[in-house]
Amino acid sequence: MTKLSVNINKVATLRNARGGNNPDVVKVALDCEAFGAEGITVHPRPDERHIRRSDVYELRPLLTTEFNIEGYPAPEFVDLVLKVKPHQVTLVPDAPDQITSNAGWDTKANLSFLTELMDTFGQAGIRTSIFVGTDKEMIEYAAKAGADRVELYTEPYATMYPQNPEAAIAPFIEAAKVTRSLGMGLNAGHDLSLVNLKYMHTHIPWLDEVSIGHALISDALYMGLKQTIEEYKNCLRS
Ligand SMILES: CC(=O)[C@@H](O)[C@H](O)COP(=O)(O)O
Ligand SMILES: NCC(=O)COP(=O)(O)O
Repeated sequence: MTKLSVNINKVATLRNARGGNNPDVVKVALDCEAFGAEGITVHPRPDERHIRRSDVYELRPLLTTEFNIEGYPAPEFVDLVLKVKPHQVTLVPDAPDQITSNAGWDTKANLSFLTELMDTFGQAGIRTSIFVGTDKEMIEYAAKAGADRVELYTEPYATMYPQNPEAAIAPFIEAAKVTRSLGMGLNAGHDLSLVNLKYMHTHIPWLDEVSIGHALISDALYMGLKQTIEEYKNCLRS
């Protein structure tokens, strides 16, 4: 079964626009769970432009599904994750001022850095995932670093899908096979949507988890959160 983890960054973006607590990020997260989400993802950034460190602390004891924290492993991020102890940490190679994630790790060049982090989080009992592109060598070095899972960066798939779905999915199927052969779990995320999710799941049904934020929260403006989550989950049924 592929779990749907809802990324609630965009809910925090909306809240922060007015400085109050509307929409209430914690309530939305709990409602996502009540509507069937199997996990909640947050990606705190150093400027706290959406999810704040305080949100992460507040969410932890209240969530009943899987909590996934994504981000660049700067010392403050590592400290936050070790204090909060989510079920999963996903390391993303983002610069502090980056608008959004736009690439996976160079796991070969960062092998010792990542290996140390895998050890640190592993010893704390936190499952580890490394955000990577589809390059075979990058996935192999994620395994060498000791990652439990990789998260495939799916923006290139989402961009190419409308023109040529077969070409778009091909490198992801190969990457998913490599990941499986190395004994790692498999996550995917970035720009997944109701347009492209079902096709990906049909071709890679052994995906463990997808984390989806931007498109899902946008769809919820039209359909409401409950129906939107149901529709995303329908894409993940065999
Ligand atoms: C790693 C990844 O693809 C997502 O976490 C994405 O970067 C969301 O971050 P933003 O919501 O800040 O765009
Ligand atoms: N890991 C990807 C994620 O959490 C959400 O990315 P997006 O759906 O907001 O592009």
